[in-house]
Amino acid sequence: MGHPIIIADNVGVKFVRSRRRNTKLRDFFVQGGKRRLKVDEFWALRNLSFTIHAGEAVGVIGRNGTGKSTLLKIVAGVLIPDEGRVHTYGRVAPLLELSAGFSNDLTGRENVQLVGALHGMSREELKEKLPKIIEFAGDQVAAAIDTPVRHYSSGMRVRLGFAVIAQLPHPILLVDEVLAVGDKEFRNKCYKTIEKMLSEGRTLFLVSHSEGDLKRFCKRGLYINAGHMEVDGPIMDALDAYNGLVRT
Ligand SMILES: Nc1ncnc2c1ncn2[C@@H]1O[C@H](COP(=O)(O)OP(=O)(O)OP(=O)(O)O)[C@@H](O)[C@H]1O
Repeated sequence: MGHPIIIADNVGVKFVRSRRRNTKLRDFFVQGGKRRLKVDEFWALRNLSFTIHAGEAVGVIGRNGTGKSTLLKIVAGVLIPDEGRVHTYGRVAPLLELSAGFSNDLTGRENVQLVGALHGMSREELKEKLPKIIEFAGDQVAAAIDTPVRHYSSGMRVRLGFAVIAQLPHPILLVDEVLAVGDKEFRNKCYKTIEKMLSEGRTLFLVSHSEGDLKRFCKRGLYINAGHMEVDGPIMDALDAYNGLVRT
């Protein structure tokens, strides 16, 4: 087994959910039409501890809103936990929320340059890799490469995001529900790329609702339920726990 590459130590993340009260018409008039906000905090994740070793492919499973994306954001360093810590030993290539962190107002080309530079690519490297990135993303993206990404479909965003991330040499790859968005031909390209990355000894952290994708890549699974880790073990055990929950 490789060396520890991601260590989560008792991680907790608290969010504040601002919700408008169930306003009854009577209250509305009593309050003079003022909307009352009730602020409540909740733990999106709590008491999460695990160690991932270099070269492992780990699937994260759970129902909607259970904390999977939040966990990946913490590993990516875009969210700081309220409790505990996450240590990563190596750079992280994140593909979260259907993009590589694109800005809507920038064009596809500008985003590639920005994201590439943020992840340590030099100008020369970017110049050399840009045609490969555009080719990987496909014809539709190539035709819109100088259009702001706000006009891209979610599939186009994912294609370009994956194309950039695929060019990074980083040892840790975070993929959040991305494979589900692309079409079959693009998914196959992504599968090949992920397989190649794993064969190079890189580490994959994959959030997916697709059992097929999880079983294809991951030997290990983390099953998260309501912010708590219920299973950290073989992928089939994590999937069984998830399916058991869904069936009841
Ligand atoms: N910035 C935020 N502010 C407040 N609440 C948030 C924020 N981000 C996420 N949440 C809440 O935290 C919980 C966990 O969200 P998260 O996106 O991690 O779930 P998920 O398991 O990835 O869900 P899905 O399968 O739908 O993608 C949800 O209740 C969500 O509404």
